[in-house]
Amino acid sequence: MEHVAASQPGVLGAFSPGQSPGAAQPTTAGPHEAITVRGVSRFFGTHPAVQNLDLSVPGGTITGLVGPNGAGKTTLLLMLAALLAPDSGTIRVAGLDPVTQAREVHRAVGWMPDAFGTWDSLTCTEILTTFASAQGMSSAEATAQVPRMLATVHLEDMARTPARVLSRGQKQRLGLARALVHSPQVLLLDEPAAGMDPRSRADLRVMLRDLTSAGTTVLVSSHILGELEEMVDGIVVMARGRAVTSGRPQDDQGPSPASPVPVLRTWALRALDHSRLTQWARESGLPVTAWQEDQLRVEVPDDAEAARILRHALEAGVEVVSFAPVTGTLEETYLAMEGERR
Ligand SMILES: Nc1ncnc2c1ncn2[C@@H]1O[C@H](COP(=O)(O)OP(=O)(O)OP(=O)(O)O)[C@@H](O)[C@H]1O
Repeated sequence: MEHVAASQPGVLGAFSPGQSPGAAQPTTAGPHEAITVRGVSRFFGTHPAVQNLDLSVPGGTITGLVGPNGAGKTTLLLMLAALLAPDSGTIRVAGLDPVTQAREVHRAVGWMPDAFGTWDSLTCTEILTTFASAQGMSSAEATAQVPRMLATVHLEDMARTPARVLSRGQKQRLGLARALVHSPQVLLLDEPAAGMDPRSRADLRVMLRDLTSAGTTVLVSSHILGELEEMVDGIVVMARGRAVTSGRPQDDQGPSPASPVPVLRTWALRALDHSRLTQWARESGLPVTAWQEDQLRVEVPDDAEAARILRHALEAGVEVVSFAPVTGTLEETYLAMEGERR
């Protein structure tokens, strides 16, 4: 559980997290909760795909939705996107009710399914233009916006190419452009990176971070935990239709809205002179979580804080050899949380 932990106040002034402008604050509800789910259930026949689920996602953050196959992630995303009605409970997305305000929700939400069905004979431009006008954009707006979106997902060279010619990864990128074409407030992505090449995945990470800096809220389901780790502010683990929080499922007793568990990245720092590093870490009050051989490990909420720590170390005369995020800890945490529930 080293990697995912409650955010702690900075130790000594130099290491106070959360000071960078625009940095997402996943531990507390942001300026608004962009997604709230209360007591939601959805059955398929007698099978409960989602059971009495509570969830709150703060605005302007990226939340990862993880869980084993059949946990109910897609069912939840479909309900949030106003594409599937819950059997019970209430949902608000961008302040809207998907049950009674489906049309408004469709405009406020960008939805990217895991497999994006396209009209094979239409070109990429035609497909995006059709979605743009379905979202109420004028033809002039769509004409300006569609090439921008194709450029964003690096499909500008395929603007006139029929969808049937696209590879799987290119189709995924077109699906992302479709989800973004109307500048939604909330973005729901179901396995967005599946089929994408490494460059496109890296672009996706940067794009999502830019969008959240501008206020968009992102809920993204993925089984690729290493990738989520680099992308999300917090995670929600689902198992058997319920949210699993802090290793425990919600019980049926009452409202305990599951907030995303914040993801604090662990960074490893190594220096030329180990004893100087130890002394500096002690004197500065750096919140060291572990020493591993000659490296110290520290939890860092965001890149701005990492930059502050590095600057502080260099100014203190520590000859830093390497300072980089440790990967793989989200997977360890997930397996620990989810393993008990299978
Ligand atoms: N249309 C449907 N009809 C019947 N059962 C369904 C339907 N859609 C989903 N289910 C069932 O509901 C449960 C949850 O499915 P869901 O697709 O939401 O899971 P998931 O967490 O997205 O899984 P995965 O990680 O494999 O995509 C599963 O047991 C699934 O079989």
